[in-house]
Amino acid sequence: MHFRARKKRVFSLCLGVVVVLFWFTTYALDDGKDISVSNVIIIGATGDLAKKYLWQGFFNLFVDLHTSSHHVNLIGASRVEYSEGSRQLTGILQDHVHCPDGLSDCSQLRKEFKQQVSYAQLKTQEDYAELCRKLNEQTTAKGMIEKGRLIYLSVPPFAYAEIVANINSVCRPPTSATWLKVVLEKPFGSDLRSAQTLAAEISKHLKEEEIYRIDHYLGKPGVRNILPFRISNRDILEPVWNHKHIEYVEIALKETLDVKGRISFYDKYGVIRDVMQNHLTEIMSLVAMEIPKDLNAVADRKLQLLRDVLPVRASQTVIGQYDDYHKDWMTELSQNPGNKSYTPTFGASALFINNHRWKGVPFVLMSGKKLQEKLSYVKIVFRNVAICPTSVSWLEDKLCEPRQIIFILSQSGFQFPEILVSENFPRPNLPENTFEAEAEEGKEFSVFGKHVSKYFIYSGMPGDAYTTLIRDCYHGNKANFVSTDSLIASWKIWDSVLQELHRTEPRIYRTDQSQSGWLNFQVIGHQLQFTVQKTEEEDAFMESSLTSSYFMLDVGSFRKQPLFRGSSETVVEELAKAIYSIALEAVKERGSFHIAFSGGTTPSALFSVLVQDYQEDFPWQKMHIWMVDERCVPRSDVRSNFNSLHNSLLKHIAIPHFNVHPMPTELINGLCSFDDKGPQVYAAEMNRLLPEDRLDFVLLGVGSDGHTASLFPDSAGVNETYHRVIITPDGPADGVRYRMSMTYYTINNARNIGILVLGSDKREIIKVLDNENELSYTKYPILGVIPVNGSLQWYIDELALSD
Ligand SMILES: O=C1O[C@H](COP(=O)(O)O)[C@@H](O)[C@H](O)[C@H]1O
Repeated sequence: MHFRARKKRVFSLCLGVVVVLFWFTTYALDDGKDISVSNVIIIGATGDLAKKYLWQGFFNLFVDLHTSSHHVNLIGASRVEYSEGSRQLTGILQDHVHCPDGLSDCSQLRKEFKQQVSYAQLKTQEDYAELCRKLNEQTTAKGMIEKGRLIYLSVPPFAYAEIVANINSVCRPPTSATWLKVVLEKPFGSDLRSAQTLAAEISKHLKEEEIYRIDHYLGKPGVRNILPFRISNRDILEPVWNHKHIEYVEIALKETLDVKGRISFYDKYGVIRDVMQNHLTEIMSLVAMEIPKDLNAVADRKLQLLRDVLPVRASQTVIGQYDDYHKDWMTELSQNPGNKSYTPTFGASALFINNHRWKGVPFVLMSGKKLQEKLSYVKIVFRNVAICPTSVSWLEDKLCEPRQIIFILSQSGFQFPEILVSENFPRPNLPENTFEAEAEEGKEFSVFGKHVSKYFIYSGMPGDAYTTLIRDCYHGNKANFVSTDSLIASWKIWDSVLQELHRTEPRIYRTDQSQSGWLNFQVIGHQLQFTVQKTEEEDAFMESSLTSSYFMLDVGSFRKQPLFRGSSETVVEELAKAIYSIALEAVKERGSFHIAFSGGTTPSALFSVLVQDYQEDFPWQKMHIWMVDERCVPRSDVRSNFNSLHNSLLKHIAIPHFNVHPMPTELINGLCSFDDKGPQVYAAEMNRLLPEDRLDFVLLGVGSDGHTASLFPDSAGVNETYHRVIITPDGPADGVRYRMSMTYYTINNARNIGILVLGSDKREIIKVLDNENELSYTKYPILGVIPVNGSLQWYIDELALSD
């Protein structure tokens, strides 16, 4: 009995254990497995942007996503230590997070949201490791599945490299089933070179699909109308969306605010870098891109469009600076009297797209601070369909009225509808109209010279750009972010004009009535000019600049060789002229013209002149293009010289495919594999094709360390006397191990050599080369360039020459 009782007790105990285990494994664990979590880390969580937009955006995302089976866990992080950081964060959540539109009471949700937010100090790699270890542990302990990890970097770009390196090494989710998305804020570089360097640095640590570069304009409701409008009105628009019907397109971002208080940042950028290269260029791509059948290909079409835009030049641009800027600049940057800033706060450029659809149509991009109104818009102005000689009043004949489509992108309040289409178009497909101003009795108002009743309109929906983009990022809608390729393509459009305009005097403007019309400009052919003449004061300045030879071409000598000096625009034009006449002569004498181009950004200014001013006349069909040097990277890599050459020159000209000679850096065994004998292959190709074994022209540059081609100071390449082409270890740290380069043997044998040096970055090296006679070519490889039986000319702009 006793035994039986014990047996029964043991049995019930076992049963109990089994039941508990069964319950635990069946319900508790399974329950856990059904719960997923998204982890969000905001770095720079107490800064201005986070305060104004990000926390609200993430609260809205939280409201969308947070359920009992999906948790959204948020960590606000910064370099500030824990107690101070979490105090600041609590304050921000308290004061800056409100109910999303459409929800009147969200107190419970706000409470839950605050409970899900914690603070972490992130300074060192250990801090990152610690935080991400905790995230992993929490997920495992709660039996949850981590769906994704979104890390938002609201910090200055100089901090990106270190942060993305930390994310990559210690903060990646533990399995590849969890996605990782890293959001970055602009500026993404300040010119082509810095953008490429930054992009290369980021790409070392993150895959392209993990990088989300934000352009907040792509989240604005007005901007997001453009593509859907084009798509849903394809039938009406497609026949007229081209150069035959569209006269010009205006894309503007006008602001009333000035930059007081942030001049230390703004002065390094100015309006072209701050707004035109990014927001306005992105918007232009939405207006002008081809619409793919498969909407997943939108990003590709956008990129294609950007690559078709011709580089902008100074002659296509006007710039201005608001009058008080100088005063604020002096104070905020503690400048000495007599100094001045050339940074433009207003800019307008006419851009041209080199494709069949848009041939010759100016896309006028403009932006300015401290203007009379805050308004951003796209205005597409159509050519008149007909001239109507028989109409008694032309105003009554709709065919004769001007037609335009306007997208309002951003405005103060709800002044205007978001889409306006002239009523003499067929009725477009627009969401139901709810524009209130129209309904208001007696409300008379015009938009761009026409009463609002003369348009088909769509009023638009309110929406906050950051909320929209945060949602897009979470859901992986990558087309609304800036890819590495399109970033670089966009900088390629703007790089030459930035160089050319460096230290160009902007027109000073006031924004009161007395100056109305002062910033008006006109497009004449491919150029842009202010319509109002300059004041006497400005004329005097121009005159003194001219006598100081800043804009004029001057001929002199540099290291005993001919020198052409002047503004960057002038020297580049002179170089283009020289190349053109040498090309004509070579074709006449030998039937072909062989030129070798160096890489880097400097030649892009030359390419834009060749494309725009010599397009019709240059003997492209007889031209052969060679490369002075190349990085051992795939051709699709932004660091590839061929990639730049292709985008800035080759694709814009009618050169036969077989006349282009990229360096053979990718053959059978990989990048610059010694077994492939790439240098010998290139040398043999030159040997076969070059008349008398000589290039007609070699274009070189000079690095700030004195290197030329890929012949670096004290490297073996400078002493190479036998081979025509070599593989050499890379000089500067741009993440590339090897390069391929022509040697002095090939370069010095050319008939003509031009050395192009632009920009103040080169001032130091030009000073050294100018003042020292006894320099060795091993230390300054540019000095090993001594033509054997040809000529050498220097083309140096005033920025590189002035002290
Ligand atoms: O990115 C920038 O955009 C703003 C204008 O944006 P908005 O949303 O206020 O229209 C501009 O003020 C700022 O300088 C620029 O960096």
